[in-house]
Amino acid sequence: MPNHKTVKEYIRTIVDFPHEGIMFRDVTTLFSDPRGFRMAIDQMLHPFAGMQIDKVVGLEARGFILGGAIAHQLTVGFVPVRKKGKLPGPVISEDYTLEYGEAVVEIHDDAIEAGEKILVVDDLLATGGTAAAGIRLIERLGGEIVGTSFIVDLPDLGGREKLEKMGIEVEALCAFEGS
Ligand SMILES: O=P(O)(O)OC[C@H]1O[C@H](OP(=O)(O)OP(=O)(O)O)[C@H](O)[C@@H]1O
Ligand SMILES: Nc1ncnc2[nH]cnc12
Repeated sequence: MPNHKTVKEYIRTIVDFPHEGIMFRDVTTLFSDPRGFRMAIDQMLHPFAGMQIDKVVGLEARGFILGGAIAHQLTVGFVPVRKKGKLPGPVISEDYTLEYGEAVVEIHDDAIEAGEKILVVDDLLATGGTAAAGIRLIERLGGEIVGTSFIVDLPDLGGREKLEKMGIEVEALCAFEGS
């Protein structure tokens, strides 16, 4: 019997991780299935078919898994946006707000050339703070954002509105209401 599971059906929910009250949307169950992983990569790329993309930027950590596969599929370079202190070369940094407190992300200052067309990928869009900080880094280097591509959108947390207000295209394969 053929398997007709959707991308959303491959995603596992872990209740109360990492804190009580959080419904953690775990994409490792999607990544570990060959059909699910291939379907996710193909669907993430679909809205951008035919568009010029010079580099893919992945947001730490699960965005690296997706971004590597997408860059390979497009035969373009991959650039990581990492949490503070992880990249070895000269970096530029951006602060962003988490649900509780602050964090910092960084990019190598020579990773993107002015005018390059950039696709930003991550597994999940919540408040949009991480993606917005990544976008600011790319734009400071002169990169032009083609769009953003996520597997999961948590619409109650407002990330899509935040990015769209910045003029950024947001694509997501599925949504979980009630965050
Ligand atoms: O839209 P936001 O509110 O910024 O949240 C989304 C981010 O949160 C998760 O990563 P997390 O910060 O847990 O880091 P990790 O992937 O390194 O575990 C997720 O993978 C996104 O990167
Ligand atoms: N509910 C959630 N599941 C997985 N990653 C997240 N990042 C922020 N909120 C999340």
